[in-house]
Amino acid sequence: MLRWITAGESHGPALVALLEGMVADVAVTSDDVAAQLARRRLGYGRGARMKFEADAVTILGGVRHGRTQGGPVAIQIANTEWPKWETVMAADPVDPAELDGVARNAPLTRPRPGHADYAGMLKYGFDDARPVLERASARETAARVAAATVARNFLRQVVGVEILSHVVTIGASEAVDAPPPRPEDLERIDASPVRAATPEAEAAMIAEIEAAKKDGDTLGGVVEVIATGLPIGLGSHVSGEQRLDARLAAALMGIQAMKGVEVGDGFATARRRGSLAHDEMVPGSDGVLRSTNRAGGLEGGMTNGEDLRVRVAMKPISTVPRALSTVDMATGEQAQAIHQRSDVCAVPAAGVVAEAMVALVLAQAALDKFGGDSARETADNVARYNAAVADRMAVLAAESAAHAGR
Ligand SMILES: Cc1cc2nc3c(=O)[nH]c(=O)nc-3n(C[C@H](O)[C@H](O)[C@H](O)COP(=O)(O)O)c2cc1C
Ligand SMILES: C=C(O[C@@H]1CC(C(=O)O)=C[C@@H](OP(=O)(O)O)[C@H]1O)C(=O)O
Repeated sequence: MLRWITAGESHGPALVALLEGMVADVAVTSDDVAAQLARRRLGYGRGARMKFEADAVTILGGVRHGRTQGGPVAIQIANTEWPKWETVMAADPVDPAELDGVARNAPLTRPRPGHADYAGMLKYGFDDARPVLERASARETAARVAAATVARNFLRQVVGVEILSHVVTIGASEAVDAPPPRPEDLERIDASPVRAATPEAEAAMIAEIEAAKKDGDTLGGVVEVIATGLPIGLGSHVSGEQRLDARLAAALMGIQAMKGVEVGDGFATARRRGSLAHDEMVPGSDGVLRSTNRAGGLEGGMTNGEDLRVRVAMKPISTVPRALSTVDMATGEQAQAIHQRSDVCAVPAAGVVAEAMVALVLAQAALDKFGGDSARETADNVARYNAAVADRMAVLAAESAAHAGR
């Protein structure tokens, strides 16, 4: 079973990601990881930290000479700001005199609405929100993206799957009205400052961000992740926990600030009649064909051979520059929430994080189905299965042609 975990705080010395259960001989390098992290760092509306945060990557284990070895892969992303945080975030006890008089070290007692601060302080018994916000911060998504680089490479090299994303809306901008982008469009999408699929959508999103920034406000939005080249039958209908839609939704909702997941046409489907909601099947030269993909490539919790399409809704950034009202947990008085620096909008980055979570879940589902200890063994298993499906499709196509000829 492919498993992953991250450790580390936003302003600690480093984040670490661990990925266990990856087969041997998948090609991956520190540069591959750095390239994915660079995609996550970009985006119109991101705050000051992303301009200087360098995402210094070190692969600590599991990879040798650019190939996975079958053991857990450990990746470290150092915090390039660490010298500034060395005392306040020190792992070992520090002399209280060292903390005195430095603003950064003062306890944070004014929980920020929309953040984990308030519930976390009460649940864990902290008088200071620091330990909560350090771990709740979406800085942690850098570690997920790092681990997912290995999953992406596995999917591409062994299963033939490509993953991409684009931003559908930011704030109240009109949703992109164009066919879903393809893997060959990803370079162009990444070149857009808001990772939009069309120039019209890009202009509308930038205008939204500019207006929010001017008003001292923040924005959320919607991203769409697409995966192509999926074999039929990843996931399973046999239990709720094996349903791929359930696994994808859990992984995507596990990203900081995500408030909704939609598979295929999702909520629009709920408003349609059945005759216009599903993807009818017709016989074709390769077996069964579909003229629509409203289901987003998933039926009965399994991939059905069409492209996977999932959308995620992100709430506006919680640290609003025009500071929100809160209660000081030290005095009980009404106060203004703490605000130092923050993103105005991180939806473009969230798309890259959503790709990462989809990659991890798809790699896990592919390994569940195909097994193997080496890339070669898994690839052979994939090829054998795909050949069996193709044979069955060929028989179906021949039957269909024979019927048509009768
Ligand atoms: C890529 C990314 C960047 C984010 N940047 C910020 C930020 O700069 N400031 C902020 O207040 N929240 C930011 N957030 C959102 C917070 O982490 C999030 O609102 C917080 O964890 C609470 O969300 P929750 O209720 O879903 O847990 C970001 C989220 C993501 C995915
Ligand atoms: C550091 C990242 O995002 C951070 C996520 C974040 C939050 O509260 O979630 C708050 C900000 O951090 P800071 O308070 O240090 O400025 C963002 O910069 C990152 O994405 O790498």
